[in-house]
Amino acid sequence: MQSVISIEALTKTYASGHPALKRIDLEIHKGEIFALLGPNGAGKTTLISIICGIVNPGTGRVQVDGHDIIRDYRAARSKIGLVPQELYNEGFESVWATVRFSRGLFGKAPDDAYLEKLLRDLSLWDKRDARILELSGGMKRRVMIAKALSHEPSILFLDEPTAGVDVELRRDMWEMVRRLRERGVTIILTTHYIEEAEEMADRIGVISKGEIILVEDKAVLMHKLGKKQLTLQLQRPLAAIPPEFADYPLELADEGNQLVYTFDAQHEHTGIAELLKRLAEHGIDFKDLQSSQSSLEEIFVSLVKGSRT
Ligand SMILES: Nc1ncnc2c1ncn2[C@@H]1O[C@H](COP(=O)(O)OP(=O)(O)OP(=O)(O)O)[C@@H](O)[C@H]1O
Repeated sequence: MQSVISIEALTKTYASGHPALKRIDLEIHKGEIFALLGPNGAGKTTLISIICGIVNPGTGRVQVDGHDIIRDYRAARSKIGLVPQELYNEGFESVWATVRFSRGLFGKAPDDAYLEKLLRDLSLWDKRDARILELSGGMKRRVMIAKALSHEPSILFLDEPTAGVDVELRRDMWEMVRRLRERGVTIILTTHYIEEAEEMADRIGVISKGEIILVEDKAVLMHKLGKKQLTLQLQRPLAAIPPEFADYPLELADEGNQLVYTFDAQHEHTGIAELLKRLAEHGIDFKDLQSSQSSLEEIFVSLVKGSRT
């Protein structure tokens, strides 16, 4: 797998003495959607800001498409588009002028055909002459994306792209991110919405207290750490788990009306057939059953909790 961003032994301590990044080693693959998850203050924005050249690194090395972010700053930066967490735009300018100016900042020759396509893709073409301050919050966010893409970067950072946006815009943004990936753009997004990572990401990295505690293919992660649960709706409620079943990972829920069996989804032998047989032998009947897989959210919470202890 070809790396497009390579981070080696990166640290960052702010002037306040706070060690925001302790030691980060991370490779981002070309063309992937990588989701960086972590609780507030974990270091996500610091990491992105260093890669994008906004915050100085402490020690370590970062390369963007083979360019060192310090020695070869301009080349590294030109590969990157950044949609920051906070919205800031030049309010009095038109959408068109703002996006055109952004492209110029990177020393790129004007290409109105490219910018037109970009604005059309982001449903901004009709608003090209509007002043940014007249736009809705969702439209302003699209302008931020248009600016970030104005110089045709091959890597796009989205720092909490859908914080505070409505469901429709969130879906539109997911769609747009997928289209960009199809065109070969590498996308790194941070998000608090775990369903966003679950929906979008090829790989997931979890950062906690300035350290990457896990990097994994999303599917592998969910398979590896996901627990499955089988819930039986009982015919008659149970007051307690019968002693014969003490060895089983069983719990009662819904005032004894549900029996919940937790098993390892990865394991070949789930033990379900045997459990159901034994329940029947003991006269414990059920009227319905359903199985569920733990969500990325549950996996994430247990990982971050684990790293705290
Ligand atoms: N300029 C700064 N000076 C001092 N400390 C800072 C500065 N910027 C961030 N920090 C601290 O560094 C830590 C990491 O912050 P960072 O913004 O990178 O976290 P984050 O994971 O992006 O959080 P959030 O999800 O809340 O955006 C936090 O403890 C924060 O208070």
